[in-house]
Amino acid sequence: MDQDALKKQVAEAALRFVPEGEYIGVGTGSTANFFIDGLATMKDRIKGAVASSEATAERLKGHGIEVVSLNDVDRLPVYVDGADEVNAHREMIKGGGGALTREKIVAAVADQFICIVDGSKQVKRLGKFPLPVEVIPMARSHVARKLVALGGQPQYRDGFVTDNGNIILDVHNLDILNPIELEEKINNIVGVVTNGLFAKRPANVVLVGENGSVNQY
Ligand SMILES: O=C(CO)[C@H](O)[C@H](O)COP(=O)(O)O
Repeated sequence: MDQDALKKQVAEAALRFVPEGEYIGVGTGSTANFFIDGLATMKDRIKGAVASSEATAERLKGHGIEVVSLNDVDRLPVYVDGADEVNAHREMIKGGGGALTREKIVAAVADQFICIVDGSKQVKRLGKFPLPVEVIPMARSHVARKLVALGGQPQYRDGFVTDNGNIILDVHNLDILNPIELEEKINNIVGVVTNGLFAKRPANVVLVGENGSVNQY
């Protein structure tokens, strides 16, 4: 199976977690897009969705699924999203698509985070994928210097503006021994909105699309 087929397979496996008569949180990216397409086949069973990006909101609406603000829901039982890397502790690097801040906010509200990935995203140690950091534009150089002091090599994602009007620094060569500690350290740099480590709030369930099967842990 090619990577897209694996993404579609795992996205469809996540449909069983969709709660009846509730709002559902929906992530961003190509795997999440397959999930949205599947969700469309059962849209009458949910109240609507909370989107983690403008792109996801557009795709949901295109399928006739009502999109509501996170501020308008009392509870969000489930959030389904992809990841760029995930380890055995269900900690992740996210934000390859640049939607990390809204993803982290929706994930923080959700009772359950269902992470959907193809097998290539599974890693022993996080950090081979450059860590995305969303930064207030005027703090770009300051934050970059602090990231260098932490041992990373930040690279400006040229021409990319987040849904929140900010920039992204992709940090290469980080040795991530303690994901929770590093997540906190980077978030404490003035000018950082958030970073793509999801360690303080890991996934509750990881579904992995392998050739012909979906594994869960
Ligand atoms: O964090 C994300 C977007 O900000 C995505 O979940 C992550 O980049 C994975 O994307 P894809 O499913 O396209 O491989």
